[in-house]
Amino acid sequence: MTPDPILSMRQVTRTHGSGETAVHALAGVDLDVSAGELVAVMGPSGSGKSTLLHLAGGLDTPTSGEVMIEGRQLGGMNQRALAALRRGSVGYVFQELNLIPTLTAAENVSLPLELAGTGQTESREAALVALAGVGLEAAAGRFPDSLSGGQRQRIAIARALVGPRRLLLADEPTGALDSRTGEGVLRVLRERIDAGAAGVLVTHDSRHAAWADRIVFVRDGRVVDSAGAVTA
Ligand SMILES: Nc1ncnc2c1ncn2[C@@H]1O[C@H](COP(=O)(O)OP(=O)(O)OP(=O)(O)O)[C@@H](O)[C@H]1O
Repeated sequence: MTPDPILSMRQVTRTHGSGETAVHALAGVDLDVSAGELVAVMGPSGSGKSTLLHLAGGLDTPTSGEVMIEGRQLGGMNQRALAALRRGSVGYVFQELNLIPTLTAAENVSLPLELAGTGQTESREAALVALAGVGLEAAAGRFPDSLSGGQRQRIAIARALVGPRRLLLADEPTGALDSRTGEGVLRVLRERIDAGAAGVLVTHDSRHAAWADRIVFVRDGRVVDSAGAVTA
């Protein structure tokens, strides 16, 4: 029996503009991702990969179709309920890091948990565990500006993975990292998924896609092919 998907997208479209100038960024995508499963999304520039990820995480609203996270349909939710669901269930690793410069590494990582109502001590402990997971425990008390680009990237990853979130969405998460550190980040992501989360990883790099259980190929806003991961 297939387990219930953590992420479910049904005939999802996203159109920008209207009439002759309309851009169909996504044109009827179906995608299910279950607990324990990492799906890599590959495709040419402009094919709709980032759009797919934003819609999957409730950061953008589909023009038509349905997105469900842990069985809850995003379409009917008000902004407040949607924000609460995002904070509790979804971890994002995007190219824009959005670290808060006036907070230390540990405070940046614990913030989503505190916003979701977890106590300060518990949040702080979880943040230290997440930082250790990306090899940055020693930088817990440092501010983002005093760290390298690669270290900041790892803090952003720790923040995305902290706590019990079940859906992890990553857009080229190893962009600023050397290949060894990048591999470490993918390993942390993989471990969280093996422990019961579901993940979607947008990547141009087939070596990274090899960490996935399944690869879907997107072209012109459509899923054109799907394959089991090949070994790098
Ligand atoms: N706000 C917007 N207004 C108009 N068109 C948009 C908007 N956002 C995205 N698009 C268009 O939608 C299409 C898909 O964009 P998207 O960013 O999802 O592609 P991508 O596959 O992630 O590209 P890349 O690999 O370069 O990051 C592109 O044609 C893009 O120009």
